[in-house]
Amino acid sequence: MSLGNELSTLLLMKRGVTALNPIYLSFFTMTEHNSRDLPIYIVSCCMQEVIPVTLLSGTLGAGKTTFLKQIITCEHNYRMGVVINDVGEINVDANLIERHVESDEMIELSNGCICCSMRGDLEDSLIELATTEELDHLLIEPSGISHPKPVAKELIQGRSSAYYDLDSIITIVDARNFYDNLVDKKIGTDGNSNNKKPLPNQMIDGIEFCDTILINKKDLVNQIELTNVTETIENIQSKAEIKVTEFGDVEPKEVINTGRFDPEDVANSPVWKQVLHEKETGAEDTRNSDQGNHQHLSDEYSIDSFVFQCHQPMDPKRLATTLKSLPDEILRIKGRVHVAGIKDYALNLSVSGNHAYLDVSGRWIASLPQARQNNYQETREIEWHETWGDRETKIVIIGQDMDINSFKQTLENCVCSSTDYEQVSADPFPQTEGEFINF
Ligand SMILES: Nc1nc2c(ncn2[C@@H]2O[C@H](COP(=O)(O)OP(=O)(O)OP(=O)(O)O)[C@@H](O)[C@H]2O)c(=O)[nH]1
Repeated sequence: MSLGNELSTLLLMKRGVTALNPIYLSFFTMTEHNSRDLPIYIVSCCMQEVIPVTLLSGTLGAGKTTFLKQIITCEHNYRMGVVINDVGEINVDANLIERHVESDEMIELSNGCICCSMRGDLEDSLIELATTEELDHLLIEPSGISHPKPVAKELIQGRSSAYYDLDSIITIVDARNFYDNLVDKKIGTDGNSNNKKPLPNQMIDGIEFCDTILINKKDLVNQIELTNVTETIENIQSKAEIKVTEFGDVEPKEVINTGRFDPEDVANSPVWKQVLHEKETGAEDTRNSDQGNHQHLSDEYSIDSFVFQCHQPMDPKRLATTLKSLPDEILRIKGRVHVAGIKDYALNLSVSGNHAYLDVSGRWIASLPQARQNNYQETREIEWHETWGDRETKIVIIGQDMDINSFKQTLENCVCSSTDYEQVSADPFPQTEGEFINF
């Protein structure tokens, strides 16, 4: 038998073709030698399917997490993995999703953007997921201020690209926000004196850089506005499949495993031209090469974030007044609040655009019978305050050119002192009949 000692491994990286996963290759040297005294190698390899990936994109609060939750809770036969990135130090989106997926199938990447400072973490996490879990599909939700381009690039040509196949890039558009910023004000009104990119540019970048667009929040625009939004988007991106949604309601089969991502097709979009050019020439995208900080955000959009945290309850009236009159620089707030008068329930707070929502997130552990509290404390690591237990306000505030100290002070002013806490009525938000408080 003569096999020779040269082994060639062919890695087929095309869509739908099984890839020979390099780390699964194992070589055994046999004791038997052929006539030319060359060792005979037997290659044993595990064939591993590449995992199709849906990459989400969309500005802050557009509805990415809502869509993700909708997709993973729908009936389907896929074993879904999820990667969720949040720019804040607490991953609010991951907290909302974690109840719906196996913990091994979800990776949270917090306190940075996977397109820049956390690119290495993204790469490691993608490889770990692919090699430890048998996934049928992966959904990636970058933070609302990430550029999807570097993430796509990682999937196309990065270290993890051997395991994955970019199936589709879905951009979610907040119809209300888009209309107010780009239709009503007309595209191109970006006259800004300090060389910072106006935020609407981020919306356009996202629309150009995708194959599927979900025009979400259709309930917040009228039919004429929706038509205007759709036509404007078609003028920016003529190739993408466009769907109109409310709370991300779309059939999984319309958006998952569509194989819509096609580099040839998207080559005509200006942003994609850039990616392909970089791929062909090997030119580095210096804008995103900064691994250590958020320079791309501060340079382009001046976006910053901070976490506000306190155990003492918030005064509902002062909180409501603050939420109704937020400074324009505040783009997004999300997290849990502890409100005086609602001592048993944590509320989810979500602010995007001109809309603030508060809905019941679940019971505080401190409100449960002692035996259940003990059970929770034995099985989880819970930060426990001697007076308030786990009751706590923990919110992420994201803004553009915001005065962090001043807004921190505004929030501090909403916190109850121990005396006014006692005076808050048992029904602090009388209008909370339904699930949402929409200011
Ligand atoms: N009225 C309305 N609200 C929506 C719709 N979709 C989502 N929302 C609300 O909009 C807010 C933001 O939604 P998310 O899904 O958290 O948005 P996101 O894009 O994940 O936000 P970031 O992660 O901060 O970028 C939440 O309060 C949602 O409940 C919709 O179709 N209509």
